[in-house]
Amino acid sequence: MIEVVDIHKRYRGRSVLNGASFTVEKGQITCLIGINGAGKSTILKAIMGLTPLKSGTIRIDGQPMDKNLYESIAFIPDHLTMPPGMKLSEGLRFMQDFYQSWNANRAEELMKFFSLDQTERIGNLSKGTAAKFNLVLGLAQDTEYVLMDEPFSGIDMFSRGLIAEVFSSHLIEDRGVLLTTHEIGEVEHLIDRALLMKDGSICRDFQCEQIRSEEGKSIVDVMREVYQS
Ligand SMILES: Nc1ncnc2c1ncn2[C@@H]1O[C@H](COP(=O)(O)OP(=O)(O)OP(=O)(O)O)[C@@H](O)[C@H]1O
Repeated sequence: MIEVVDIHKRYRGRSVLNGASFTVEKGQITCLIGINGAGKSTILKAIMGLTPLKSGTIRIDGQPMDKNLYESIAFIPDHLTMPPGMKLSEGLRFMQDFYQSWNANRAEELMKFFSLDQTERIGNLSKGTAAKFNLVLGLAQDTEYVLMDEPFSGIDMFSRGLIAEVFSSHLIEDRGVLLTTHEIGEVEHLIDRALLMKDGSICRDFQCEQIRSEEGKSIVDVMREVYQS
């Protein structure tokens, strides 16, 4: 389980996270939702130890985050961070050399699934194709947890369908997934749990199926209550 407990973050004296607490469970897809600038990406970076916090605690399976845990948690940022001159094949080799958790068979499967050409250069990829390769780099790691920042951004509707397929396939399996997205409609049926952010903390935390069956509400209905009131 990823436990985020009472985290506070300030950027240049301005409070961005103000006591956010939640958990991410294995075997569930959890979606972190909030308006622009709510602090979603900051939370993902904080879990990865990429941005210092003012206070609060983050534990991965009971352990504080440190570099050894990079083998159990994959972070897929909202853009591809590899050098533009690199070929996709070189990017895959780089990942294989860098991560013990790299699963070359799964990488190959994902490259085929997304119809990616290994001989292309990263700098020549369209935005959507780059996003697919970014997903390959994250999902081909055999990790317990995957964090994804806006995996649907800039992707056409057919490719979104492909990515959504990945979410419900063996490529995700029993992992704990935490994602941020503004495209709730695309993933509503795939998400197990929703966390709604407001004023730097989590104001609603619910199992989507439960709120659907007990209150007849979709995630978007709850979002309207929270953000339009
Ligand atoms: N490095 C930084 N320096 C200063 N302020 C920052 C920095 N990174 C983020 N911020 C600010 O922190 C706030 C939260 O940013 P963050 O990117 O976490 O929001 P978000 O919820 O992911 O937004 P979006 O939905 O637009 O991607 C924003 O006001 C942003 O301007």
